[in-house]
Amino acid sequence: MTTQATSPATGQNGTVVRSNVFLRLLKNPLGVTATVILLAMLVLAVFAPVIAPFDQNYANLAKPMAMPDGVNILGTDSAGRDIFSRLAYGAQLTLLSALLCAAVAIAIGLPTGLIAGYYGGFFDTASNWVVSILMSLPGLIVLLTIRAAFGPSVWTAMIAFGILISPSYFRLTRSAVQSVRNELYVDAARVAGLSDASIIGRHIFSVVRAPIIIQTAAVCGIAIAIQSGLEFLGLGDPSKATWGVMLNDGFKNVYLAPQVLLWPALAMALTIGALVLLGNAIRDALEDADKASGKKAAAASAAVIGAALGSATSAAMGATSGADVVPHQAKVRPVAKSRPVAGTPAVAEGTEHHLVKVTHLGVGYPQADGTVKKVVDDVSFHVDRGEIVGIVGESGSGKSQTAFSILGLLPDNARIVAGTIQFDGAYTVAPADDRVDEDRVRRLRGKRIAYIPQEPMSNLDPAFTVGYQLVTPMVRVLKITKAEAKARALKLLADVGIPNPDRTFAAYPHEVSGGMAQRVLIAGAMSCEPDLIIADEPTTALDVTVQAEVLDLLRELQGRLGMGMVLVTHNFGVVADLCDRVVVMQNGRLVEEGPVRDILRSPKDPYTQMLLASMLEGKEPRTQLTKVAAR
Ligand SMILES: Nc1ncnc2c1ncn2[C@@H]1O[C@H](COP(=O)(O)OP(=O)(O)OP(=O)(O)O)[C@@H](O)[C@H]1O
Repeated sequence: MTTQATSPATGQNGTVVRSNVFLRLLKNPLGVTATVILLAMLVLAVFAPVIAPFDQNYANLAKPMAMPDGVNILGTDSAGRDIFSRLAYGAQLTLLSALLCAAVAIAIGLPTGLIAGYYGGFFDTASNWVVSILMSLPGLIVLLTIRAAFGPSVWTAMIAFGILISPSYFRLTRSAVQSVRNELYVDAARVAGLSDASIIGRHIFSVVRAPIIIQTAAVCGIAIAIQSGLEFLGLGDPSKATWGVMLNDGFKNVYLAPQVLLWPALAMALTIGALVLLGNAIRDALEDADKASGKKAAAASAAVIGAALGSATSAAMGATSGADVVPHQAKVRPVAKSRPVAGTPAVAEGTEHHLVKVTHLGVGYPQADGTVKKVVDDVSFHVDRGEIVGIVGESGSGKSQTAFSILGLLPDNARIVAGTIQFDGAYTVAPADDRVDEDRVRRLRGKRIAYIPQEPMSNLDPAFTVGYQLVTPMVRVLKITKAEAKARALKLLADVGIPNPDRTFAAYPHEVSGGMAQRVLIAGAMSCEPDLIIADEPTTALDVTVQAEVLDLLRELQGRLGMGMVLVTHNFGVVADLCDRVVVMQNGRLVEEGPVRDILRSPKDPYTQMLLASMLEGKEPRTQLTKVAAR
């Protein structure tokens, strides 16, 4: 969010999108007031030794509780110490200890919240237990106990308070992460081969950054209040000038010299108030930035649509035609043979040459009553290099579950109940495995197996530019420099028919149209020169004319690069147009498999006949396929 909001970017329509959160903050009078007060306190704290005319503990016993004059501009306290000097030194201690408290709370709450939210499972359960225990502790009593055990150190008290308040960061982070961890762009990053640490650092952390900043403003205010409260009760270190200690001294003499109480109270009230106001102002600035970027997105889309309707269309589409496509460089990476992982059995002899071989695959989900619901049952097919295999079937027939089994992206609760999957001569699901082995598939995903998803927009992270999302996987996977990756990304964008690659490279996802976003994802899938591409209904989210262009593009790229492709679709027209062989699925089972030409000419299974009949022109449209008995 913040990245998006603070980084200027060139939009698809050529305009510069500028949504600077800091500038918005400065336009808000409350934000300006809060910033000025906090800066003043900071200057007072940092330059205390220079600004303060006296040492914090220098006492002029002849001048107790004096009113302000030329020497002591805010007067003196009960021991004749200069109030202004003590306020300045107090600002140092008070602000530093509040920052220490926030730092401790963040250091504990943020990483644990990120891990618990992202991975869930045992760590989530265990950390929730610890958090519940911490939250049930009576904070003040714990602090009093710590004070009794370790003495009146403000640092110890603030470290302890930081630990006690860390659950607020944990919960904030955990819930923010949970809300995005299943977003398609996070899956897309996983498929692109990024490690969990990179995904958390780049895609997830950006979501929690803004709430953490706002929370920290509030926590610093609370820490100052708690710390001063303890010192006001006389539990602080009287040898250190903090605002709480000063408050305590002033309160004892409130009837004799109320001004002694006034100054530390004013400093505290102003600082805490400014922190709360700053938090609110940041939140408002971020919300305004969101609204602004939304408007700009709409404007950009309108401009793109306008351009698409105009003469720009022919230029854009011309780029995809054979003559205009920049020839893709020949595959530089030699085809790496997958090595069987130690402890994994060798694949059946004579099957090693298949790029992918799925054998009697069964996928199921355990149910509450102890049974397992099979969603893929006894499915076998193979894909060779250079061929496109379509998986076709009505909604819910198990196409995506089959594709996700190859990608290793099944949900945690899914089980492989039967069969095997092998990729390039090595098992990714070996006999007797009940899950896809994440380690085995992780080494392939993004490098040798790429994925083109259904919904282009949801698969691009809104917080990063298109260019960044193309360059990062290439730098990691191909071990090339950023400059090389950028040059490659620009070429890929041109290859997939994007008319102005430089502009699209610098644009955020909301600044490109759906068709462009799908081309970007295709460019991303091609970028690491995979051996296999799995395209899951790659044209479903696009309008009809763009669908045809994207299919043309896929066919052209696949032919040129000689990859294997699995195309998941419910549309036999797409299969007829693009595929060499087809696998027909119904209710999780494979009903028919073979060369597209044969199946189109003489479909043997009644379900295939029904599917084909439903797409033939001149017939009454049919919306249901229920006439064929479920198997
Ligand atoms: N997490 C899950 N838990 C239980 N059942 C699931 C889960 N995910 C999918 N299924 C079931 O698996 C079956 C096959 O789903 P799948 O997504 O593979 O269908 P599909 O053929 O790809 O359909 P569509 O074209 O609509 O995407 C469906 O009945 C679905 O309800």
